[in-house]
Amino acid sequence: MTFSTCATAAAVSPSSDDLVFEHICQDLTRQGYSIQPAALPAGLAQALALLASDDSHGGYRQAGIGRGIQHLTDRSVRNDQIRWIDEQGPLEAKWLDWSTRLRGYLNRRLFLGLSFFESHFAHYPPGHFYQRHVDAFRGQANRTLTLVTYLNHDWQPGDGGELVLYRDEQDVSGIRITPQMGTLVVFLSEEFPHEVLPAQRDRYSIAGWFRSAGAQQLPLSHDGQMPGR
Ligand SMILES: O=C(O)CCC(=O)C(=O)O
Ligand SMILES: [Fe+2]
Repeated sequence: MTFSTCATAAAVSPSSDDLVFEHICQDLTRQGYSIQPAALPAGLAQALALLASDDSHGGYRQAGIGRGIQHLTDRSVRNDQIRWIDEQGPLEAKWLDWSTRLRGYLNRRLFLGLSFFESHFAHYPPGHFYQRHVDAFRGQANRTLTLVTYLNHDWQPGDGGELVLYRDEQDVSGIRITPQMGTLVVFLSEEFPHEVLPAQRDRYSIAGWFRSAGAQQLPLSHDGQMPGR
């Protein structure tokens, strides 16, 4: 995908979110992905981290692959657990509001026509992983942009669980990203294969996807999961 333009930042004094959004915009234009350490507002990240690790309502489900009725649960590909985010709680609403502002910014700058956002918490217990995959398949006009944010304090080098982002199908070395609190990773969903290496401790994150106008918005699948996985 190529972008028509990335106009210069507005002359009015930008908020710190706008600075992050602008960096993402520039990185996407240049290379199709962006890695922004400590970029999610700290208060929001801390609060989301508490929410992610609270499973007192038992909302986490085994993640699957594929869409709708083709939805499969194959634990040899991924064995994380996920909980979809809706607007029911005030914190979820804040997260969705933040994603809406990012969407608006990217649409204004890059004319992506992003129209819809879906996201879930993910929990990788020790030993859990997600093998190399792409989030969207060419020509199916489903997911345009992937957004991942991490909710883990003090992630250490031996803790595993890195995201490895490959620049293209041929790349075998990739870029390793530590799932540290507040780090944001954004990339074009069709272009970048990636994987999550086995975590050595509980790893929490939010994975989300922006869809473009005209992309299919499927109903909830039979098992109550949002579509597209
Ligand atoms: O948690 C991550 O680092 C990436 C997760 C992922 O690739 C996915 O859920 O599709
Ligand atoms: Fe993915």
